[in-house]
Amino acid sequence: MSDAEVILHADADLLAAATAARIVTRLTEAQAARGSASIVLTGGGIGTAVLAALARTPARDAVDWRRVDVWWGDERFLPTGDAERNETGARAALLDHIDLDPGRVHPMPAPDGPDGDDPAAGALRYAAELRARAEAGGTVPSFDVCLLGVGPDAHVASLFPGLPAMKERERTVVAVHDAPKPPPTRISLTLPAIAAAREVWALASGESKAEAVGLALGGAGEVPAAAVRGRERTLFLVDRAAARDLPGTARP
Ligand SMILES: O=C(O)[C@H](O)[C@@H](O)[C@H](O)[C@H](O)COP(=O)(O)O
Repeated sequence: MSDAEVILHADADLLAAATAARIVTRLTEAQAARGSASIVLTGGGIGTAVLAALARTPARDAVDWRRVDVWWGDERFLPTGDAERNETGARAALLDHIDLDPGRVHPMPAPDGPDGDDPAAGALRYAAELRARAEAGGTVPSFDVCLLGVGPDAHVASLFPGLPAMKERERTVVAVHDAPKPPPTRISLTLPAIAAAREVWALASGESKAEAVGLALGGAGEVPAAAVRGRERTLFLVDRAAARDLPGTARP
């Protein structure tokens, strides 16, 4: 597992634009090396702002989007098309503006899907979809990049401090109930699934994330954002406001 590296940005807009450019580089390098690429999207403010920035940059067309697999790190368990679904936000910000192969876009199940209002069944279905596209013997694909927005309580995806999903070490996808961030019912990748990613990029912007980023990088807190690592690289892409509490050793 890779050590966390902090990359500081002056403000949220620059963080979003620079991360969008970093995604272009990452996906084009993956396609040059392996013929295709895979990315795990996150919801929330900075995660969606990154996608919007990516949609705006001409460099986006350097990526052959037909050869990109799009996954989600978590999803609010709401009906398809609900404005609060991470998928809905991602489609509006980016996915509807690029030429993706629909068969390679993998939204997490919704209560109006084949399993009905059963997030646990939806989690099993998504785990099976991941396994079907994993490398031989694996349970999830080796995602080229897994984006994770960091919450003010240092949650990532829908792995919240103190909730059972944070402790899951076997399953790759689980249902989440009673999430402190509405809506309460979600589906989420677990830490083992996130750890399959070649690179994990934790995104944090604003003062409200400073304590979480400090905990995640300060080595003290047993918080979800402290536990995420990529196989090859782990980046904390933050703006100055979110970096306020970084211990001296970690502050660039
Ligand atoms: O479903 C969600 O809400 C997200 O997947 C969640 O993990 C988000 O990334 C963080 O809560 C940060 O969100 P903000 O950037 O809006 O603070």
